[in-house]
Amino acid sequence: MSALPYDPARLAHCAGELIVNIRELSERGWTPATSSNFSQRMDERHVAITVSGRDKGRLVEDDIMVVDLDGRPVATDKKSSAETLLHTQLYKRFPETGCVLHTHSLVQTVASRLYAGAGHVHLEGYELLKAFTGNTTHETAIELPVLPNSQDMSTLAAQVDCLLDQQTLWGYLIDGHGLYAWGRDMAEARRHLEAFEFLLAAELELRKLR
Ligand SMILES: CSC[C@@H](O)[C@@H](O)C(=O)COP(=O)(O)O
Ligand SMILES: [Zn+2]
Repeated sequence: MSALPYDPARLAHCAGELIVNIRELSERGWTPATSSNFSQRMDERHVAITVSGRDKGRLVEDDIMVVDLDGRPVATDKKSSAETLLHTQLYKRFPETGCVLHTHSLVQTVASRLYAGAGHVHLEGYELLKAFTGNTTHETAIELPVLPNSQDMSTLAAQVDCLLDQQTLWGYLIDGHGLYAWGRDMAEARRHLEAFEFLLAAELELRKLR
């Protein structure tokens, strides 16, 4: 019987899925300079999350740790992501959320700067809007929020909660920083992440032509 408050086999499973998928995202150049962080829900009370400061393209199982839903490390003295609260707030708020992905792609970072003033990126008329769960047509529009960057995660988390009180979200940008996207599992979270990346790139291209 394990002395741990969670199933180590479940941690190993989550770590394996996270590492494989993060490596793929890193190979696209979306996790430069140890940036980005990733997590998966393990059970009702625990989350597997990347250890802070690691090269996300070269993770090993030891680089995935456990936190509780308040973001506190569990049975470890490792330091979780600096942005842990931005992950755990989603798991606490949405019992169905199983995976949270945060990346720093060039497209996400440039778009966050360009649209910070507006406070959102307006995405309308794209077929790929159907990639966001619940959307069934291109004849719709979504507003991807852009939050001011901060090193105070409680401030950022409070702003995210305020946004979530007002609308359905599948992700948000942080100015000069990157993108958060989530879903019920890794596949859905990646679909949302990749859709935002593509749609932001499309908006940047169209902006050049205007
Ligand atoms: C190395 S700069 C990027 C960090 O400040 C942060 O934004 C980030 O995404 C990674 O932080 P981490 O603590 O490694 O999870
Ligand atoms: Zn970041």
